[in-house]
Amino acid sequence: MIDEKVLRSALDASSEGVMIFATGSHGWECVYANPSSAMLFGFDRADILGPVDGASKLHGILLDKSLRSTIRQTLSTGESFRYTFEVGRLTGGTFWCEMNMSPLNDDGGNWTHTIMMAHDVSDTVRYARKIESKNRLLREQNSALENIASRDDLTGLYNRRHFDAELARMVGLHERLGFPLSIAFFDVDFFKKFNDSYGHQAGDDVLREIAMVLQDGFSRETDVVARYGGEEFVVLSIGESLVTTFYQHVDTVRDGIAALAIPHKSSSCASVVTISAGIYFGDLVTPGQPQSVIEAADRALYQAKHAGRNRVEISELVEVHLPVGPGYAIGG
Ligand SMILES: Nc1nc2c(ncn2[C@@H]2O[C@H](COP(=O)(O)OP(=O)(O)OP(=O)(O)O)[C@@H](O)[C@H]2O)c(=O)[nH]1
Repeated sequence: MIDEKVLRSALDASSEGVMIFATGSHGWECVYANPSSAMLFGFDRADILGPVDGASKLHGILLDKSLRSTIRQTLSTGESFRYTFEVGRLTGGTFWCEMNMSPLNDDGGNWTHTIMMAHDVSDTVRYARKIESKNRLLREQNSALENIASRDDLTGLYNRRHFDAELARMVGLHERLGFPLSIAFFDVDFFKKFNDSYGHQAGDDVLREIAMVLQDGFSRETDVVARYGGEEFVVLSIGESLVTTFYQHVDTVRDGIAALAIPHKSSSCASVVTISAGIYFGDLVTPGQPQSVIEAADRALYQAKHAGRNRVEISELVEVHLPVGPGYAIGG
């Protein structure tokens, strides 16, 4: 058996802040506080001993009312309670405290005392926060880099690489949810002649303006607009249920590009810059091959070019159920 004096000396010498409370139905009473706990919380040991009531200095520093009741509840079940919190030191300033409270029962199983151990973990908390803020910065930088890597330098639209990834994702959604895939392939008319007449720089400006019209025309969450390469653009969507509605959207964009009224003196189809488009709408043409819908839209685009340019053609593979009215150009 160790002598009580020896035990008390050990507690007094501990670098851990130790406090003991008598825990009765009348309330808590602080019956022991070691020097480390006094240093930690900034109190005088003599001031602390006694009831933990409104007049006690401990009352102010040890936790708010709701937490006190949680602690009481946990301890009354025989469990320990561990908590890390920022606490104001009585001598000024704050520190992060890791505290562990354990109930002590008598032979009859009555909860008679609570032992509290506490120490300063400010350095650990500060370090963890620093790491977290560094990680946050890294995550932000990564997502900015990802965004740059997915964009086309000239137009700011998604690039081909990102489009291919989006196509795979949309095909997955289409297969799961059953929405039809809508693809429109666009190609500027007589663009080589435009460059030859007005210069490559003017050609770049045209591509930028066209990109803006496309982006404005297809701005839903379910739309992906990309520069496929050179003077080719592509729109992919799963937001439409009718090919005729998708056609109207594409044709409005085509019209919007002509309405920019950018002079094109060497075009053989209009006096301004125009664009042709081919549409595919529905399931994958070849199951398991996302690229098959691109090829179908590309073939429809070829039809649009062949039929005179500045127009939109729907792939011959698409069944159009609504009556084909004026303005609907169906390939085949
Ligand atoms: N200014 C500019 N021109 C580009 C860019 N990418 C591709 N081009 C040009 O786009 C032109 C495309 O020419 P073609 O494929 O012959 O087609 P087109 O002259 O548009 O004729 P059609 O498509 O048959 O109407 C080429 O002259 C390319 O150099 C670009 O980033 N900037």
